[in-house]
Amino acid sequence: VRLAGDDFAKSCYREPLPDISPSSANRTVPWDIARGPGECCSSLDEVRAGIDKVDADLLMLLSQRAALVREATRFKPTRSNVDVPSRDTEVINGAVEGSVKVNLPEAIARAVFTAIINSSVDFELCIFDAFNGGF
Ligand SMILES: C=C(O[C@@H]1C=C(C(=O)O)C=C[C@H]1O)C(=O)O
Repeated sequence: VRLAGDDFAKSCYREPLPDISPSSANRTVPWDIARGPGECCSSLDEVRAGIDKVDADLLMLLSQRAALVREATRFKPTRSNVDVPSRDTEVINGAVEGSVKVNLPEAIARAVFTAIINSSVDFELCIFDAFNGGF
């Protein structure tokens, strides 16, 4: 998935980032807009430990979301009611709009929520078929 179109330097945070040294030695983080509450780190190992913790939290949240998606199946009369494109668009657009407030690159919000919706619809179809014989 190409997240940022043709000009990565300009599009990741909707504005150009400052230049940084081509060497990784003594490279600081010069762009305040890229800083967030998760920023910590004085080594790549420390960065990765932070990523692993966030990933564990994401897994838990995705599990809670999947359980709710599974419940939605109970309120769908037929298989053709499972996917609701207008709601899919609302969820994805809501995530893209919300990404600005939390300083998440919009392209990540769009790509991740599109994948969440697509996999959730497949999961819901699977649940529907398992319990209803797929009529
Ligand atoms: C959960 C629902 O079912 C589907 C899954 C959605 C989701 O994962 O958010 C949204 C719409 C539907 O395509 C729903 O109808 O709300």
